[in-house]
Amino acid sequence: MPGHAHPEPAAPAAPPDAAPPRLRTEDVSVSFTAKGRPRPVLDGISLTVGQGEIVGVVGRSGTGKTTLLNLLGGILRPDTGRILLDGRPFDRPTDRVITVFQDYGQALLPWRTVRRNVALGVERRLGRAEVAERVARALAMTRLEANADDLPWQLSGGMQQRVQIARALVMEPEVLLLDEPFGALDAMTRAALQDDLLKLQRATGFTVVFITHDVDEAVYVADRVLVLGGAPATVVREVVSGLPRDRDRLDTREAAAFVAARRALADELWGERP
Ligand SMILES: Nc1ncnc2c1ncn2[C@@H]1O[C@H](COP(=O)(O)OP(=O)(O)OP(=O)(O)O)[C@@H](O)[C@H]1O
Repeated sequence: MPGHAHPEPAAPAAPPDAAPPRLRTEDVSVSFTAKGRPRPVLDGISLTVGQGEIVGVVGRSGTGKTTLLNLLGGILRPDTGRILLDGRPFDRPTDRVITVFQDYGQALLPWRTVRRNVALGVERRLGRAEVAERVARALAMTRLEANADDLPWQLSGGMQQRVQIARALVMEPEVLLLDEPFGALDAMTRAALQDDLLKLQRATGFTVVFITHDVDEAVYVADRVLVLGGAPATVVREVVSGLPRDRDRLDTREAAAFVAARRALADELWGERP
């Protein structure tokens, strides 16, 4: 039932020719060393992300959301367990899974134009014509054609974040991992970028995992929201929004499915514990 899908039920047996989930973590645990002692952060996390699915991750500050994203991106290796991409174990960065980090302002090279920032990931690997083509496509998808020759400081925060997303799109990834992608933006810019992301997903079919602190954003953008909680953290709850993909901002906020999913997440994050 939308909004009340409690921890992941056992997956139904897949037919033999079914495609594997795009991403899967199997019993993944991570510890960091703090003051000379191991400090477990993630504890036995098993989750799947389907092809073309949009999954949100919420949880209190410091629970391990970024750590989980780094695992999914092959940036961090788990201590135990494994990560699978299309059914194959992987534990190093790949062009198929691209992460957009939080500090977008600083991540752009200030001496490069928007076009050349976007080209960065492919310029040494592809021929000139293909680079130009890919960059043009990424700029069009992020509505940045008119700013192609601007320098980063000439752009607003929302535009800078769109450049970051264009930098990821130019790689033509199958999975986009976003760490609080719109956190630092004003409400209107944020709303516009949420809709951009939904549109982009429809256009490209890529799979998205994003972290947010904003419960409304989680429900509006995601098909399914995972709540990380506990220390060390596990997935303590999973909420399926049940919203249609082609969603409208105003109607959606009043939809029963939206309200129920938001309530379920708020209960989990801020409700009183017995
Ligand atoms: N490289 C590291 N070395 C040591 N400890 C780390 C490292 N990375 C993260 N941690 C610790 O692991 C815990 C989880 O960090 P993480 O950044 O994944 O949390 P988060 O949920 O993303 O937090 P926030 O919402 O504040 O961004 C924190 O206590 C953090 O201090």
